[in-house]
Amino acid sequence: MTHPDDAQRLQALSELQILDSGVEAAYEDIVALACQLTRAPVAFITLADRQRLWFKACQGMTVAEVPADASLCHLAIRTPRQPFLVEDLQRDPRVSHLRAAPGLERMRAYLGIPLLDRHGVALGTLCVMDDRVRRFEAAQVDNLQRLARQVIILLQQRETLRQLEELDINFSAFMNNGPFIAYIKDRDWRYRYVNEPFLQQLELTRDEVLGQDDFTIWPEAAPRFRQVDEQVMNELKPSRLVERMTAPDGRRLFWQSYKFPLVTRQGIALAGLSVDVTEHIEQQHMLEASQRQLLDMMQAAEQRSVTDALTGLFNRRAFDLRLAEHLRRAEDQGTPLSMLLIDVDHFKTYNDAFGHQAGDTALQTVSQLLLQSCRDNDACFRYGGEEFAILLSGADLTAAHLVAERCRAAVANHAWSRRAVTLSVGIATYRTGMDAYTLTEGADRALYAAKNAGRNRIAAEPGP
Ligand SMILES: Nc1nc2c(ncn2[C@@H]2O[C@H](COP(=O)(O)OP(=O)(O)OP(=O)(O)O)[C@@H](O)[C@H]2O)c(=O)[nH]1
Repeated sequence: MTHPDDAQRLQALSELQILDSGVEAAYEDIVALACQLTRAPVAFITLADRQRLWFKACQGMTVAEVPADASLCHLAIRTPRQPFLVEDLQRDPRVSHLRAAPGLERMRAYLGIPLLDRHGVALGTLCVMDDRVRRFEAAQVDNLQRLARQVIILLQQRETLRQLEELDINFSAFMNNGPFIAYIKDRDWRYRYVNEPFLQQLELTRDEVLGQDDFTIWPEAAPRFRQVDEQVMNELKPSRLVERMTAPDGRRLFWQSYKFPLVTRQGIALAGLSVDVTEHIEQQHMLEASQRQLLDMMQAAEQRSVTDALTGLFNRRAFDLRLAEHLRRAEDQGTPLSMLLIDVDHFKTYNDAFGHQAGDTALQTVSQLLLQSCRDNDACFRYGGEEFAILLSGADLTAAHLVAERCRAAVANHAWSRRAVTLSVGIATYRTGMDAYTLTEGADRALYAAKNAGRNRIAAEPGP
């Protein structure tokens, strides 16, 4: 018949892993003492398994196990808080239903002390038996109870040891199979613990690492590691950082590390966990590089979209944008603004005489001369084929005249190798209410006037 305690007892026995375990001197000593203290010829430490009584230690005779329905101990553990005492096994009605235990048929008296675990569950007994009918004195019962407490302590130690072993197995499995390296360093920065991935990463054995410091293990990265380690130990605060190092095969590695002070029996140590984030960092670097490339390309495209390919000056699109900007400023802030429209004189004949390519070169030279004749914040544009424009922010008519004259003279006085080149320049100066069209039209009219007046000269709109 099952009892409510059976499941707990069987579970506890299974966790202890004691059934069918080998002979252990400590248990043997206890049964030997039990015989002496009770003057009984036979003593056992028994454990009550489901179908059998198993004997952990025997004195006086050796029995491996007996069936549960022949087991006095299975009865004894039903009253776990008190000794189970039978003076005459053949006459006691409490045991008359039991089968004779094989090997123990001659036994006539029994004294069993239930062995309780820390939850109060009886697992078995420390018992003595005698082959004659007898009483047990109170002192003998007392002594057997004291010995039983020693058995219980041994069982508890066994349980603690099992738990520690299990913890150790779990800890090792966790530390050695995770995707991280882990280590503990002492106050002299020497490695006291490292996990398997750490060793695999370094291609070193545990003996080669333990007791060494970073200057032996990672000479290249050691100064950087040491700096962070010292900070953690001085401030006793954790640190999270990305560390860089070189693998034994020369690969550059990045580790996301978490370092923290750890209280150990030997004092405060430094513990660290690191995860390999090389792939992630490399992807990030690649992403940043392509973002920079993209930005450069966009800036270059933006630059191209406002630059004239032949002369390198701003193009007509840029002229329209900049003019709108300057006009806004002139209108909002009253800043003076002048525009020069410049046309190369008789350029058709230059092309006709020397060819289109020579004409291109001449246009490039004109561009450089115009640029040299302006200040940095004056903007020079190729307005059309052989036409140029200059926007002079802050320049009134007089100032614009000076610039126009510098441009004209620079080109006229240049040492042209094939033929002299001259410019005609039209100036228009902003007056309140003018828009881009009227200002440009004014400059164009002035340019036309300069052409009509004989070229290589300057005219302004409105005229004098
Ligand atoms: N080589 C070269 N020639 C160009 C370029 N753009 C325009 N031209 C030439 O510039 C000449 C302009 O001629 P026209 O508009 O008749 O005027 P012009 O001969 O300069 O005479 P005026 O302007 O009246 O002094 C044409 O022959 C165009 O082919 C260019 O990019 N390269």
